Amino acid sequence: MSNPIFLALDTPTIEGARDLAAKVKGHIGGVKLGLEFFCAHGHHGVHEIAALGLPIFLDLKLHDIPNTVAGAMQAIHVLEPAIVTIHASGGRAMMEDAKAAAGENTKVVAVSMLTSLDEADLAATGVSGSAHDQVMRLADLAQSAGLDGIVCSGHEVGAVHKQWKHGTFVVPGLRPAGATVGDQKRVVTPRQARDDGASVLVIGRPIAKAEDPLAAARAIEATL
Ligand SMILES: O=c1ccn([C@@H]2O[C@H](COP(=O)(O)O)[C@@H](O)[C@H]2O)c(=O)[nH]1
Repeated sequence: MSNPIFLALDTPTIEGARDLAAKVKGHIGGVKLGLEFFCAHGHHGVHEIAALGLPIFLDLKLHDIPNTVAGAMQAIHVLEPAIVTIHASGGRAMMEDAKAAAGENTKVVAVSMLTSLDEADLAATGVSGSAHDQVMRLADLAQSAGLDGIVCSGHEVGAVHKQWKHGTFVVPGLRPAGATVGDQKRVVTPRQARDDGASVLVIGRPIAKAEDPLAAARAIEATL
């Protein structure tokens, strides 16, 4: 079994991202570059981190009209990311066009309901019903649009996995027992997410902000 941990490199500096990834390299399966890093360093930054030889997950959460998202996918094609995110709430046509524009070795996965949201947040955006129902609805849409998988919390991954047998199930919002939760609201432990069917475990601050990131990565890996 390959290591499912993708370390979120949420930092504005290339050196910071490279140093952290290099430090824990033997204990993660890949790295995730998100908006903070990509907005600061774009393609150049991705090339710098890719030189470490780890799979790259570009968490850009694209969400726009289909033509614009397809254009963005074409623009990042050359970076050959292993995984790219788009928002499922962008709709079926947007997801279909994004998938068609992606490289054949890139998995396109749809963000369902951000792990920083709870049901009160959902209601405030005009969506009634439970987080579970919202995630299942968007997972259905993403699957029928031909995407490779979904991003959801560990609270829903078991149910999504039952419905979508061979997808890629990306789970952020992970916290080892007793760790600071911060802005995340739908949280489980890495082990729980893994047991419920997650294929990619996204972990940022529990490793990045630890006093000893290498020890933190090792300890999380040991729980899996
Ligand atoms: O629903 C989502 C989608 C993406 N993320 C991203 O995952 C990491 C989590 O970082 P932590 O420090 O472990 O909380 C971060 O890069 C988010 O942009 C998410 O948290 N939830």
